[in-house]
Amino acid sequence: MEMKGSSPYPCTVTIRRNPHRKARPTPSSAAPASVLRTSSSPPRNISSFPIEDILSMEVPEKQLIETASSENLKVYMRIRTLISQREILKKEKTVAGLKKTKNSWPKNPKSTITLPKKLKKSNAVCVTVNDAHTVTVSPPQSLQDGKRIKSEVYQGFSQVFSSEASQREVYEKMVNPLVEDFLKGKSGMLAALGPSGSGKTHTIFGCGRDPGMVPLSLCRILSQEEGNKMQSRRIFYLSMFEICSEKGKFEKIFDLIQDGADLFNQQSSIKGMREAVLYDPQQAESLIACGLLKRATAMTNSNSQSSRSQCIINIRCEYKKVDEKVGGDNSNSAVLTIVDLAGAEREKKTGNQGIRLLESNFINNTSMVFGLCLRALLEHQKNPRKPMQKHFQNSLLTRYLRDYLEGKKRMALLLTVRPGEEDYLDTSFLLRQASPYTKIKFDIIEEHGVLNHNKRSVQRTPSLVQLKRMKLSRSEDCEVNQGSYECAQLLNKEAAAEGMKNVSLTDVRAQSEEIITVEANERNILRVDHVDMEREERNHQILQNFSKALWKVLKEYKRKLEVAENEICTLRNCLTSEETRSAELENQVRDWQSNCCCREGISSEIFSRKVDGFRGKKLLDYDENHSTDCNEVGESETCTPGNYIINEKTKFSELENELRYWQSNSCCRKGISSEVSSRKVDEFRRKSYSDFENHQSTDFNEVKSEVYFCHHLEGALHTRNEGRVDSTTAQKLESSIEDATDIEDLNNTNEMKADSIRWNDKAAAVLSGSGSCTDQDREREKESSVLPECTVTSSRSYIFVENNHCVPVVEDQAQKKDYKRLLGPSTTLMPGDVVHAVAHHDNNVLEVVTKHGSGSKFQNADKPKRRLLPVSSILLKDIGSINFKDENEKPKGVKAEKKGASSGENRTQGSISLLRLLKANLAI
Ligand SMILES: Nc1ncnc2c1ncn2[C@@H]1O[C@H](COP(=O)(O)OP(=O)(O)OP(=O)(O)O)[C@@H](O)[C@H]1O
Repeated sequence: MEMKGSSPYPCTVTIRRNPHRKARPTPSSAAPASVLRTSSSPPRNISSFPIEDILSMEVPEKQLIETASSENLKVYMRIRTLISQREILKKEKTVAGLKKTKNSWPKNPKSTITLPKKLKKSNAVCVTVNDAHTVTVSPPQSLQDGKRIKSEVYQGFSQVFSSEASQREVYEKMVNPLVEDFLKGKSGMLAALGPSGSGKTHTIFGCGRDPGMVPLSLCRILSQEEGNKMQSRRIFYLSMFEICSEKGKFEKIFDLIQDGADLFNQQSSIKGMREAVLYDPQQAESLIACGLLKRATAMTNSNSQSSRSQCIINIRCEYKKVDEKVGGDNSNSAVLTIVDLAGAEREKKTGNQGIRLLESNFINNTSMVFGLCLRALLEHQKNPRKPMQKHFQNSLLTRYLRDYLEGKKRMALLLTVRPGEEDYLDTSFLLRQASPYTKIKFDIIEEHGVLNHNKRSVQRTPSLVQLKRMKLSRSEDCEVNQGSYECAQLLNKEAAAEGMKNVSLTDVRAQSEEIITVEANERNILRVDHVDMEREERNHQILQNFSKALWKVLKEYKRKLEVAENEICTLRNCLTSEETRSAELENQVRDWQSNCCCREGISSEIFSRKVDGFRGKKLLDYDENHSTDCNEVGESETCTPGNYIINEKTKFSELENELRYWQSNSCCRKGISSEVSSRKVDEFRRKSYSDFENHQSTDFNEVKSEVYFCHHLEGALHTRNEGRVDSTTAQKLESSIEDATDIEDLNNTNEMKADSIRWNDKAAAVLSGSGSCTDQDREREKESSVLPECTVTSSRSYIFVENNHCVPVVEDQAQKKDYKRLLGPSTTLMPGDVVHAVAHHDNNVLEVVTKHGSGSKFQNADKPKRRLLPVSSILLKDIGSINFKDENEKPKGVKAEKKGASSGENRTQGSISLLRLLKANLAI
């Protein structure tokens, strides 16, 4: 059995546990050109994403505006005049005093007055305006030389106002946009911060002749309102309060409208705060003036009238505009907040002591917390993962302004600085701290000031609620009137100081009465509408948020769907290419098969080579197909194990035909009837097929080897017939015969047993070489018939022939019966000897052959071989079913396979069955 160049298990499917991994091409890069070409056009069976419908949906205008309204925090800078009017007056007085005392007699009238060194020095400035958005801060010469401090440039300001800038100019550029937004219903805040005496209060409130941002804003708001009185009903409220420290320990809130009544902070709202209704600019100005008079101030070295508290002014708008076309009400509300912070102070500079020093600590602390809140907001915006630190909890002011400091509402900052050299440290510190705030962005602006503010206003205006629920009492009337009276008195004082015309007390009283009356009427009108407005606004807000979320989800799904469509296109094209490839492979296999079928005239050797080639190619194809990841290829015919098995079956049937062909040749030569031969072959095929189907991996090598073996045996017989047998061939043949005989002996089928014996006899005759096999012998064989054998049981046995059977008879019986004696005691018979006779039809002469029970080769044929493997023995017990499984366990592993291949001694069941067939054919 030669197994050269072929695997011992040709039908074994080799499956790599870890197949070579090929980099799976990405859809975009590895897709063929056709894929790319077709990927743009979506497949017909997938409906296109209704992007047009979605995009055609109307998105609320307000939503778009809000999304686009991402803007930075506006930081303005104002440089106050080097020397204020008061300071000029003070200087003049000082100079005049010096004149009187020191230069009472001027020796030289042309000589200028020499000012003290302190006043001279203050003329030098440390802040230079580069352009509208940039300033340079230069340290004084003394600091430059000693500490090597260099000039710093600060940029990014929304606007830098030089010392020459007027209040009106500042208002137009800084506050007017906020006011306009406020009138449109958007809330906003302006906070002024800077060192003490830098002009915060001056900028925010101004003075009689030079009104500041608050009076100008009120003037703008209320004058604009007068023109639209007929069209809209809108009410403005003013509230003003201050936060100061109580002996440096506690923070307290004082209402500056309501005669400094104590207020209480709750969360981000203030309880008990009163709002005054605004009607015209004069009335508003008088209220502001009254509030300012109540504000806590004190004289320090930096400022003769330094603010000792944080002052907050709220202008709230609540209006209801009647839309006649629609027939419904549209309402809105907003708050404009202006904060005047107390200026940070240096202890050295202010020289504060005692209670002033405690106030100074509180002021500095509040300013620091305010700055920390803005810094936290900036850091949070830079790194959104980082949670925003809650510095706002550390002071009342920041708690109240929480929404602004968390970037939920718009605000603007005003930095005020003093330009003098001696103010370099304060200015530099402020700009270093505040210039980064220009990077703060307002991405999410809450434009719905109605709800939030209304909640707050309801909480913080209990007096307003009281007015809604109670009738106006005489006491309240008096209270308000009393407040108005005091306010008028104060205004009179201020007006006198500023040279303005006096405000008539009666006018103020009348105005106040009118205010209260109108206020009550307006509140009655708005009471019912306010609830509806809140509800509508809330519903609108919910729907808006829902539409936003829906829009985002749709966008996300659209993107995912596009990706999925691309992937589908790519996979589809890959599948097509793989199908083409599999078809090519199939054609190749068909071609090969067609070549292989033309093997009728090919010798068995060539045929065997082809079989090997086929098997090798199939294995190669199979391995190749499996290595290219069958999952990707899809249902490729050459790849599937089912097709492979079918092909193998086809091949097996071809081999079977070949065997039949060979057998028919052999049978014809031997004179065997084709009927018997075909029966044998059919039996073989049936058994082999059952074996094949059971295991799905029939060993083709066995079949091939059987073919080889048969050829070999046939050749040997030919040689024997021609009398050219050598000793080696004889030995090989003998061993083969022995093997075959072993199997036959174990088979209890009588027919097969008889065939075996006949074949053995023939083979024995060949091996003995006692006589040459001539034509006469063959003729004689044809005419003779072999009688069934018999076994000698006793040494005194006689052999008789009865009814064409050899019968061993004991001596006593032989005498009683008239048997035709063949052999008797004259011939030495031993128990266990087997005798069989051949009857010749021509002359009815019996030829007797005895096989001795021991010492002869034929004796071995009677005994079962002991060298059979136990597994084989178990199998052969069930030989009746003839399930030709190779019970010899196939060795595992490469080495074991090689070993199994090299040792051809392990005869398989296929070999046995073939041998049986050969034996039967040859014996007949
Ligand atoms: N731009 C300016 N033009 C003219 N005078 C100014 C200007 N800015 C400030 N002043 C004057 O400077 C003085 C101090 O100003 P102001 O009180 O406004 O400082 P401040 O920053 O509020 O100080 P504090 O924080 O201590 O209250 C005031 O007398 C004011 O009139």
